[in-house]
Amino acid sequence: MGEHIVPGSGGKRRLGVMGGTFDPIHHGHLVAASEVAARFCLDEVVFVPTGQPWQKSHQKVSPAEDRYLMTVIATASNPQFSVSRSDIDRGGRTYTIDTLRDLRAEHPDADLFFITGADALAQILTWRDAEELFSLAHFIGVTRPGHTLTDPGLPDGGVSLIEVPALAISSTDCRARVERADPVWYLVPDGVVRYISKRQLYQSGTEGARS
Ligand SMILES: Nc1ncnc2c1ncn2[C@@H]1O[C@H](COP(=O)(O)OP(=O)(O)OP(=O)(O)O)[C@@H](O)[C@H]1O
Ligand SMILES: O=C(O)c1ccc[n+]([C@@H]2O[C@H](COP(=O)([O-])O)[C@@H](O)[C@H]2O)c1
Repeated sequence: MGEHIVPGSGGKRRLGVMGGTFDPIHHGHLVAASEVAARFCLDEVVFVPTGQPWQKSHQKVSPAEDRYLMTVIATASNPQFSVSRSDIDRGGRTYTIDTLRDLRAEHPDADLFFITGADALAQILTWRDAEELFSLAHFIGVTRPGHTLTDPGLPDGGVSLIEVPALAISSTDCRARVERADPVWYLVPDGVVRYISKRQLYQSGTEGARS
């Protein structure tokens, strides 16, 4: 872990893909994307908020438009970051295989690098069409406090594991803090704190907004 591995063909555009439910987006997501962008010489990182995250169907998830707008607010100041509506606009359950096919069609000349935290990487073999995912993108697993980063048995050369600055932040904890009226300042970007307040997300008694 921690080597400067830079896979991909010379001269091609290098596009990072950071998929997530982002309910809400927090500094753990942003630091992971920034660190991978620097280490893998990425030209851009596209954040892709999920439409319907099927492996979170047991929990309530905020409306896609709120999660999309928070992601736009959080990434707006970084010229290397952008946000895709691909998973939201496709409709139905979100599968990364579809995300990567859409991004490939949109950026036929780019090499794709899909960024996942240690917890998500551990589940990757349960994802739809898992064996095909690795032909569409190189996977980059990043460290996350409380989780062990290991290769869950992916094809040779399909994944790189890297250490990123440790931020013990989760969306679950941010939601619980808002519900308890505890602060989320400095866990999420300032604009996201204000958006949560404006839309009264995560507050007790407003759970009807989540489906
Ligand atoms: N603090 C963090 N450090 C590194 N990676 C992270 C961190 N938080 C989330 N990630 C990664 O970002 C991606 C999107 O995560 P997601 O939007 O589900 O956030 P989350 O904090 O895990 O949310 P929740 O607590 O609701 O499950 C996943 O690959 C996840 O592993
Ligand atoms: O493709 C799948 O079957 C699949 C199953 C679970 C999660 N994912 C993707 O993993 C990323 C992180 O998801 P989540 O649920 O932890 O926010 C996001 O891009 C999801 O679309 C993908």
